Amino acid sequence: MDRPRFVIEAPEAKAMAKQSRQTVLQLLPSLVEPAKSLARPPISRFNVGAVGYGSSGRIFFGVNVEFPGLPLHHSIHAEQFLVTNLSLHSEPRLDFLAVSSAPCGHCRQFLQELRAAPAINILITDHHQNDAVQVSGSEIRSGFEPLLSLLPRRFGPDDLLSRDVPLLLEPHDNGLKFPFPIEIDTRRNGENGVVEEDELLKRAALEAANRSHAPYSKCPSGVAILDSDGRVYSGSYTESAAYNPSLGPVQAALVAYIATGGCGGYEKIAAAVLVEKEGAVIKQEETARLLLRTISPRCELRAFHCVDAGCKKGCS
Ligand SMILES: O=c1ccn([C@H]2C[C@H](O)[C@@H](CO)O2)c(=O)[nH]1
Ligand SMILES: [Zn+2]
Repeated sequence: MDRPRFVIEAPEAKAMAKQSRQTVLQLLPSLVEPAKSLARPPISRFNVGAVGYGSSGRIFFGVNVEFPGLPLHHSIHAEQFLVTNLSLHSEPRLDFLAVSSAPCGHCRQFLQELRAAPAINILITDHHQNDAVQVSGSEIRSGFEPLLSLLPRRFGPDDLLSRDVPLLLEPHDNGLKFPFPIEIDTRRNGENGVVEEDELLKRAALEAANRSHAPYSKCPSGVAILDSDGRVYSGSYTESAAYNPSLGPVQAALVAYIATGGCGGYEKIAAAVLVEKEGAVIKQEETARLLLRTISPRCELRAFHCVDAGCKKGCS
């Protein structure tokens, strides 16, 4: 079986559109159903699919993910998954978004972390459950509407940050460093000096922490996970100006695991590393432990606390 794909490269997106005699934008809604089929909602059984068109011409998928045995707020919404997927692939901008059901308030808020968020164009494919259809059906059916019309009078980054602080999808370097050099355990390395999985995990988690969007708490963090095939996936903690829609670093690493790792179950996650800031005002460690222990009881999480070696860009 082909592994599910969460990114369509620009030339392929163009070729698909050409084949169906459409523009790429017209193609987006037809990809919502395939995206929906990749969702993991064992609690609600309500699949949500989000399909985004980035400024590079690539198409990205997002799906909702739920975790039985944990409070509902650990869930990942399809729109959050989508934005995390863009970030993972260093996509500079989200211009258009087609989504299966109306984005909830939490997602409308989460999207505010993107520069020029009010101008993101959104199309909701599931008309029947959309109140607005009764009011102005033709307008919605005809296509995309700006996020501004879904969330007027927004509360967002502008309320809390100065304009020179990087927003989500813009380059971040939080300047975290391990307080000690990473020790490479030569005994456990391969004969040709291949760096141990252990060190790869730590480095991946540190890099993810340095890309983390945490301008409100100034406590960036990142998680790297290792699966039983020896593959490493990492994700960066992402804050929202409204705090609660923030997405934790384990969730972000799980987005990478689902989006780039194929269809494996969480029990394949064997080890994880969390990097966060020493003495920080907010902490991820206990929540990360709880989430990982619930989805993969065998997984060992190690936490490393880093010093702030002078933020270069991102946590001013
Ligand atoms: O904007 C939304 C609204 C809901 N959901 C998901 C969350 C949960 O998994 C399920 C039911 O709320 O749908 C999304 O992904 N996006
Ligand atoms: Zn939502």
